[in-house]
Formats: sequence, structure tokens, C-alpha cells
Amino acid sequence: MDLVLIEALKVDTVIGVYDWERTMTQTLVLDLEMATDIRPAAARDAVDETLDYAAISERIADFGATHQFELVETFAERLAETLRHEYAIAWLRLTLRKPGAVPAAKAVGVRIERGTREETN
Ligand SMILES: Nc1nc2c(c(=O)[nH]1)N=C([C@H](O)[C@@H](O)CO)CN2
Repeated sequence: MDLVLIEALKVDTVIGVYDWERTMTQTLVLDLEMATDIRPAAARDAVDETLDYAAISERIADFGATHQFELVETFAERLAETLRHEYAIAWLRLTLRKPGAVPAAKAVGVRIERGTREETN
């Protein structure tokens, strides 16, 4: 199965478990792999035959701007549900990092995989 990628996408959102985090926007960094067969799009050279990474990046930015969660787990799960509902994504791997949350770490976060990844030639 082929993958459409979005790497190191910055997403501004209100997120965190502490009171001080509820009054400010923080930036999450997102990596997304989405399984799809790219051959129809390649054959026709047509963006409407594939997962449009520009449109999906805008959708993710809008999701961040319109939702507030405490946990990165909740953000990841709800975003994955939303994308799989709105786009033909059979399988995805979403990595969500919260840079600076643990000063001694480069980043902390979660990685989830949802759906079924079919292997094709
Ligand atoms: N597994 C998680 N642990 C923690 C989270 C989280 O979202 N998932 N969040 C926090 C705080 O919001 C922290 O990021 C503030 O610096 C702590 N642990």
C-alpha cells in the first residue's frame, strides 16, 4: 500500500491538563501517514483522485483551532476519527508531539495507528 505523508505539521491549539494551559495556545507537531493507492491519481495526474495533503493539512489546522482537550491522547484519537470519517483513509499512523512539555526531552507525545493496512503490489 502506498502512503501520503504530512511531516512536522505545526498545529496551534489549547491543550493540557494544568490550569495555566487552559488559557493559552500551544503548538503541537504532527506526523501523519495515510494509506492509499496512488496509482489512479498518478495515471490521471489528478489531485482529486488521491488524498490531498494540502487540504488535509488545512483541515487539521482548523481542527486544532476549534477543539480543546487536556490530553494529547484525546487530540490524536479525535483527530484520527475525524479524518477517517471525512476522507477515504483505510489506515493511518499519527504521531503527535508536544515540544517543550518536558524540558529535558526534545519532545513527548503519542503515536497511534487506526484502520487496516492492506498490502498490495
Ligand atoms: N500521557 C500524557 N501525559 C501527560 C499529558 C498528556 O497529554 N498525555 N499532558 C501533560 C501536561 O499537559 C503537560 O504536557 C504540561 O507540560 C502531562 N502528562
